[in-house]
Amino acid sequence: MSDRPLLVVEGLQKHYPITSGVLKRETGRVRAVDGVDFAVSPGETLGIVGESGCGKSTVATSLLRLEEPTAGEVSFDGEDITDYGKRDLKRFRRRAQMIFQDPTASFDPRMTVGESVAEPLRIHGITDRQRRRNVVKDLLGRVGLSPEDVDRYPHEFSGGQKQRIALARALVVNPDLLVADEPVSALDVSIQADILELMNDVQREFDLAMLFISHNLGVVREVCDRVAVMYLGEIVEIAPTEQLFTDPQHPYTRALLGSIPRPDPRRRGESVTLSGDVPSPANPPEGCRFHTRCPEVIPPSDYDFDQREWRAVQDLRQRLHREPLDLETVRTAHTETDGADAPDDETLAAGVREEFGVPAELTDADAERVLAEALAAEVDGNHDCARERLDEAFVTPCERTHPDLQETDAGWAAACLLHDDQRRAVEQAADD
Ligand SMILES: Nc1ncnc2c1ncn2[C@@H]1O[C@H](COP(=O)(O)OP(=O)(O)OP(=O)(O)O)[C@@H](O)[C@H]1O
Repeated sequence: MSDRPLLVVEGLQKHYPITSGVLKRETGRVRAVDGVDFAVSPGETLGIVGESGCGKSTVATSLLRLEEPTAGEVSFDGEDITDYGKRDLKRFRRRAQMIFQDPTASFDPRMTVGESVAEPLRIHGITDRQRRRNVVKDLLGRVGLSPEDVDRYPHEFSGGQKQRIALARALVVNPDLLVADEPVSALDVSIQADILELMNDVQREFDLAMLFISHNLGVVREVCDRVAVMYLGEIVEIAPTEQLFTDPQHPYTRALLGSIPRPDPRRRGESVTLSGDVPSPANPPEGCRFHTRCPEVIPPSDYDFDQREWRAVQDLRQRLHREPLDLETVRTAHTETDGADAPDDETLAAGVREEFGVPAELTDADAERVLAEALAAEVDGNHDCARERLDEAFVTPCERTHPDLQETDAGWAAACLLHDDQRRAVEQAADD
């Protein structure tokens, strides 16, 4: 593995316009990828992980210019490919190949395996048919198929075999970079390991750099040298694989790792649950995009919050921010369980606390006073007052400041205010 990066991605953005009306006026933007930086060295495998919709595939398609990025620079082997014309782009695409999740969709059912695998050679100007056929036969052997398979059709192969053929087709032009987007997730679990092993082997044999996209952390751990973790269009942590798995620096990485099913029943209870849904990339949260779900979201320094209480209070606050609470549900739940009369305001407020996992009394007396006032206002039908009360008292630094991806004490980069330098900067700004 050389130190000089083969691929350098800086400030990559891909926004999709949201349009409405017959005039297709732009009313917003889906920020699918929103300022992503990373580099991949020759022979290195960089993994990109994150929940569905965080922008992994869009990173791949934009950096290969299969769709045009909104902003950012991509350089490959020292050349800026962002302004490449058609001819240079074709040259670049020969050196940077992609394989996709669904091998079935990537083949023309009317073409033999030999024709499909040889197609990139033909496109790139190798006209001698016999020569193409020999190259293909050799490659089929190297990906664990038989050279005789050259004249068979895609439907005669299983999913795993088709992914081997897709790999052969990607390798046929002798690329330097392979971008693999969920290459095993459509395959039967029993054959995933074989394909991953094959990818590891061909990577070494062909000295390929690889960008390996997956939502499956176990798979990423198997094949990647380093891993970038994405959340809502941004990279929140990037680290050597083993370090990331053993000492994650970002609360989102910790939460993702906590959600890996653990075979050891004694450790099952350790998993971290994330509250709330993933926000829309059309309207990402201010500050740290993860603060609306983060189990480690920073409490305001004026109160002495227990972390779990603080998360629950934030969930309640976010809910009040969107709309008034549906108190009818709390009322019904009360009368159904207790068979009692309509609940009084205090009982209603207690029901709301229960629904959001907020304890009957917060540890910090001042915080408790604020919360009790806000809840009293809400059950009294004074929603704006309740919302404002919570907003003025319970602000987290995480919603005010967008954390940059910067080196942590652990020796790699994470984007979180919990890391000292960023925290100090925020506190300093607040003091000034
Ligand atoms: N052509 C498009 N127009 C509008 N929005 C899009 C388009 N393509 C993707 N998106 C949105 O961009 C965001 C990122 O999508 P992307 O497919 O890159 O995520 P992903 O992490 O690869 O997800 P998955 O693991 O489900 O494939 C999603 O919110 C998606 O809905």
